[in-house]
Amino acid sequence: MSDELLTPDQMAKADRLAIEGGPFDGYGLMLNAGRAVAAVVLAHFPQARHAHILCGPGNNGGDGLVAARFLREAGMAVSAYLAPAPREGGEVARALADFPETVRPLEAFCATAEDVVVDALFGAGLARPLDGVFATLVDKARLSGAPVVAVDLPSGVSGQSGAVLGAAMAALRTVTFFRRKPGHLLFPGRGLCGTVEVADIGIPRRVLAEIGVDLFENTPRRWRAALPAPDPLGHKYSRGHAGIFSGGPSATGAARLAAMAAARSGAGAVTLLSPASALLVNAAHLTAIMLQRADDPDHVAAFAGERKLSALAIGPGYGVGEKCRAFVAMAAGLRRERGLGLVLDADALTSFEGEPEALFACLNLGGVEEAGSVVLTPHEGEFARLFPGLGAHVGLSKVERARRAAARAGATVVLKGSDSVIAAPDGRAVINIHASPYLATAGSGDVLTGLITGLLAQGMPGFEAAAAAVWLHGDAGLRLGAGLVAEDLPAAIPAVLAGLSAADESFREGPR
Ligand SMILES: NC(=O)C1=CN([C@@H]2O[C@H](COP(=O)(O)OP(=O)(O)OC[C@H]3O[C@@H](n4cnc5c(N)ncnc54)[C@H](O)[C@@H]3O)[C@@H](O)[C@H]2O)[C@@H](O)CC1
Ligand SMILES: [K+]
Repeated sequence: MSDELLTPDQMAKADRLAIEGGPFDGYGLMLNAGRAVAAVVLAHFPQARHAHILCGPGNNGGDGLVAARFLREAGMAVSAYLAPAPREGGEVARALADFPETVRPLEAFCATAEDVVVDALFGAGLARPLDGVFATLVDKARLSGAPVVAVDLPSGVSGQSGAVLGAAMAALRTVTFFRRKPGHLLFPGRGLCGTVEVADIGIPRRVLAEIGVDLFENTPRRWRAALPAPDPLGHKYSRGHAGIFSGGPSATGAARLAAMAAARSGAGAVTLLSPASALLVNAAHLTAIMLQRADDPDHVAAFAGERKLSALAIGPGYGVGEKCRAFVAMAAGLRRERGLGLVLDADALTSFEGEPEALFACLNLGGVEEAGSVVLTPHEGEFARLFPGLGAHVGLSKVERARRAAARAGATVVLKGSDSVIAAPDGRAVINIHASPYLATAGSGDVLTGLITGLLAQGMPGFEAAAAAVWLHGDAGLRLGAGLVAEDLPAAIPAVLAGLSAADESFREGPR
């Protein structure tokens, strides 16, 4: 499946460009779309007693009317229901004229669990919350127990953001056209789409260049070429040296999880930077990971120079407060002066609650051309603390919120969740769906921080490192499944990386 994602506005432009360039006019595209919907219904619900096609006032409804005609021709018992009369001379009116049976008012819809419902009420043109008869149809469809096939999007789901406007259909399958939309990947929309199929309706690929696609699903295609591979003549320090700050004696586990993940990502050396009070507890648990006392920012800066540290992470289990801010400022200085990569997570983000500008200022101070990449990895709570005005309830899509945050901070932002968004300050963004709900477990985020740090230490640029780490973390979660605990994730990374290499191999060999 292609990984480009188009907003409803970009999709409207794709339709327009396709129609201008031919060979299909608007009605031709609608015929192709309706035919694709009918094919999905016939393939997956051939035993349905009756197909009920709910058609809205726009082109989504037109697709539904075309699907109704093809299903009828294929021998299915069909009822089509239509919103008040479509615009005269338009494509929907043409689809209506070509439907050989009488259509019924939407209010007449009534289905049973043995039937199938085609939801063609609204797609890309959804402009306001569903209410009145449309909200009633959502309830009726759910109560009927019949499977729902959504045309383009489940009605009520915003293609732009995945948000539910008022109420929304819950589909078992969704047939969309040309390319998926952000609303198919972002929750809650993703949870209402069921299985998403993308139908080719004759829109040529070339329109993508003209649209200027800037949002993608997070797939290896986006970062595979930048993933580090060891130099056969290299040594451990030439493979990157990652430093992870540990919290105090009762909060050391998070940093050790991150350190092990950094090592598994391929960094040649990893050092845990520990307060004196936690040296013994850390020493008792470490083998391949090195340990260094770190109570004074100046000493850490000197150590970073002597041992050629190439990336630092601070936050997991570190503790919120003045000391954390001081070490962040020191790390930001090393980033500017020596080009170290920097990952700020958890307590390092919360420490700047109420004064985020202080953080952004120290990240953006002069000399940034030479500076290493910075990646911030907030979950929604940390994000809202660091970016007031961009929290989940502001009415912007998760992609837009992450993009604005990245631009504000001058750093790559990983806005974590079941639909993590990774955004770069220059506007590039990906949505990750390659993950498992079992990853929602204590310590999982610390492992992600470590993976990003390890990849940055090996010289991978910030956006690519963050996107790759989120995918690798997700792949580990998918492989481990039920029962996984955070400790299992670093150990699963060799198999994840081997899987990627195997996929490369089959790609080089081509189809057999
Ligand atoms: N040529 C094209 O543009 C193509 C479009 N296609 C289909 O067309 C759809 C987009 O068509 P449209 O732009 O006409 O949009 P829609 O069919 O999604 O809906 C737009 C209409 O619904 C009304 N509306 C929006 N929200 C409402 C609400 N909550 N309550 C009541 N009325 C509401 C609008 O005023 C407008 O009349 C796509 O989703 C796709 O299914 C396909 O036929 C392929 C070709
Ligand atoms: K729909």
